[in-house]
Amino acid sequence: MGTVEHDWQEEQQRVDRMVDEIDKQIASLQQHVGSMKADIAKIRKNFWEDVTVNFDDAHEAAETYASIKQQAEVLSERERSHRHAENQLKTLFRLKHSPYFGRIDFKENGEKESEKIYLGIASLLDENEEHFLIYDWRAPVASLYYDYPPGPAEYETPGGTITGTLELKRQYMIRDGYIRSMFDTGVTIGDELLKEVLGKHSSTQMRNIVATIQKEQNRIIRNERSRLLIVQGAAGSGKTSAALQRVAYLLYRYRETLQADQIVLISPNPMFNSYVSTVLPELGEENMQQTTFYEYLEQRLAKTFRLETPFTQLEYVLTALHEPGYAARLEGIRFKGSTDFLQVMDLYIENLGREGISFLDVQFKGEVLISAQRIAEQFYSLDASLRIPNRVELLAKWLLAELEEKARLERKKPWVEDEIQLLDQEDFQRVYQELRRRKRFSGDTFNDFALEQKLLSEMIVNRHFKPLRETVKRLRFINMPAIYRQLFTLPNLHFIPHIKDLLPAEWLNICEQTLERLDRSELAYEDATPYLYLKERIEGFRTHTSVRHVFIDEAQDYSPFQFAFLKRLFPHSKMTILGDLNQAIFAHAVNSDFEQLSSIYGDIQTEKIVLTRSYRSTRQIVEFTRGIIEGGDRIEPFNRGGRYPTVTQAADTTELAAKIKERIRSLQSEGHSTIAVIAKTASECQEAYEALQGEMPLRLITKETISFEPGILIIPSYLAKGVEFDAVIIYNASQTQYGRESERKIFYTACTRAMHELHVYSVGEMSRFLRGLSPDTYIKES
Ligand SMILES: Nc1ncnc2c1ncn2[C@@H]1O[C@H](COP(=O)(O)OP(=O)(O)OP(=O)(O)O)[C@@H](O)[C@H]1O
Repeated sequence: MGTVEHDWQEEQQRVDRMVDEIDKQIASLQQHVGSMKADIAKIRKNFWEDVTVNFDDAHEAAETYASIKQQAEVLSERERSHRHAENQLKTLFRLKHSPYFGRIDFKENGEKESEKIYLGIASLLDENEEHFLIYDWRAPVASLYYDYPPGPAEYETPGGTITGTLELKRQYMIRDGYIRSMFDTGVTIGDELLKEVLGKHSSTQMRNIVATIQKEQNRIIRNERSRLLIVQGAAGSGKTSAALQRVAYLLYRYRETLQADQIVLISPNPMFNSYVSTVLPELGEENMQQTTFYEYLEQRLAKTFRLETPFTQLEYVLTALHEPGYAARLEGIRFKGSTDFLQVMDLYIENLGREGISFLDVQFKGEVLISAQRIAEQFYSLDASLRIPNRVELLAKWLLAELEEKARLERKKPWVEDEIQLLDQEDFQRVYQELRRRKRFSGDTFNDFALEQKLLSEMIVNRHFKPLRETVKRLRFINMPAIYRQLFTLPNLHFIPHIKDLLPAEWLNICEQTLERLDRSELAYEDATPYLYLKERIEGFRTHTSVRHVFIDEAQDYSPFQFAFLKRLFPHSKMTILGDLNQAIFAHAVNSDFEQLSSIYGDIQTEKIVLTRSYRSTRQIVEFTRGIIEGGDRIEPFNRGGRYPTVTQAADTTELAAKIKERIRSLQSEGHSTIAVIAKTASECQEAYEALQGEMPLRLITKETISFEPGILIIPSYLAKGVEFDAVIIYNASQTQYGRESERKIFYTACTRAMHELHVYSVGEMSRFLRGLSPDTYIKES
């Protein structure tokens, strides 16, 4: 046993002292927060009494403005301090519950005595603010805890490397101020604390892992050198966890300069967003921005098209095998995600600089004011050495001037006269005021009337022209769908050298399918990124320059084209890309390895970390699931024991439902709170939902679901990505459902969602992926 009972009492006494100290600090901070609150209320109440308001002349007005501004600044400064203090309070309450999770005794070379360093989710200073009673897990010295067993050790500080000896490494589990368990590592075999943490039931929210971060994960969390950090990690190896702790680390390390909203996490689906959303607040940090790539595309394109979701695309890929045109669509999905297509588009865009940009007529009252042809002539008369977006900007200016001219001519038309008659009193009043303001009354009734008419017609035409000006400012005179469409109507794209080498065999069919969809104002998911890329290259890229770090989780689901796009979108950002090639479920996915991603920033700025240890599932489950994929023997299970997975064959769907229901009942009686029945597609989920309904409450998860609760969930394989459940039941792992090579990874992804139990069922013949497994990795049940 590596526990240290004799030290236990002493350690508990220290915890007690900490709790007392924290209590003291809480009391004093609460008092401070209270008085700050009162202060703020007072400032708000007396706001207008404390500013001098006088608008008599320009000077006084400026004084008034300055005085209001000053008062507002005082108020917002107090509010900021108040928020800060409230956050500190929350952290103190968390510390009180569990002041620390680790201790290291470190003797720095050259020092006589070793220092005891206690690590928690935040720092705690003593009353005089001189000594650290607890160090934040992100402090430089804390690295020792994660990186070394007892013995020689070193850590980096901004001032250089500190070397010494780690004399003790102790782990604690403290809850409600009491030490529940305590281990010295280096003495114990295996990581007891980690076993304890991983043995718990799943919750519908991800947990922070700061107490048990592993060395390899620490390399990801504290990585500061690389522009691009690529993490290839087995299912359950802690990629997402490491990513979130990394966000917390960066926010701490760069707290003077980095805000949470300068970090973006791009996640696989909206449900995943809510799954991870509590980790950072638990660590006392604000959440980063979270989005899905689809959400971004939708926000940019949904006004122009009905946009296909990635999940609808995937459903098609998985179910439409026998539909006509399937092979071409699949080839299209792959090609449109490739760098070859990016190259085709770049050459196409280059050519657009010389010819081929389509414009729309600027129309007014059913008549063409400025024809598309004139606009095109004007565009192509501009200096061809200018980039397209710069020329577009000049073109828009020209169009606005043209519109001004057209508006002048329009004022004299009879319809304007007619509309003047219909104006209401308010409009006349406004014109009258305007005349007064301009002091233009001449006293000559005839002239005054003429002037008034002029202003009124100006007003009317202006109103009617406003939407036209808006159209121009928003560059809606560019016929973007037609420009994209054209790419699929140029049979040989003659201006592209070696085009034959780039285009796939199915190109003509791909063209036909693409055009057919575009003509219905629909955009397939595989077309969305290329379309947006084209739009950006013509109108000017809308980049997010303030973002400093982008995290892309489940990165294997993005195409090389999408990566190139993301790089442009966040030009000043470092990227952390986390994925598992064995879980690549999309037809366009990066297929061979992440190596080609290095080309995004070049080898020198890229670092790759491989995680092979899997923490989520029991040893038995990992030994089973790793047999499903090629090279799975490289995945090491964390040594946490459990039951063997089971494989059960049913004669028909009625028997299948009966067996699964029975299994669910027994899992529930064993206390598993989140049980997922995973089916391949949404339609199979619907079938499972209907078959299993009756005795137990079921939750059907669809792509619209934004969060999930504990219970029995029926979920399609692709929506289960990234999340985990106590027990997983694979609804129907038959040869028909999972028989094709392309279904191997989706099957693996589904099985690896299980933490404690995995039960696989099939109607009729089992999938060949199961037949290939070693029989001693599961129990066959009847
Ligand atoms: N160092 C650790 N300490 C405690 N728990 C850990 C650690 N690393 C990972 N885990 C746990 O393992 C599980 C899997 O982690 P996570 O979801 O981050 O893995 P992943 O690599 O993103 O998985 P996947 O690719 O399958 O989605 C989670 O429950 C997480 O809390």
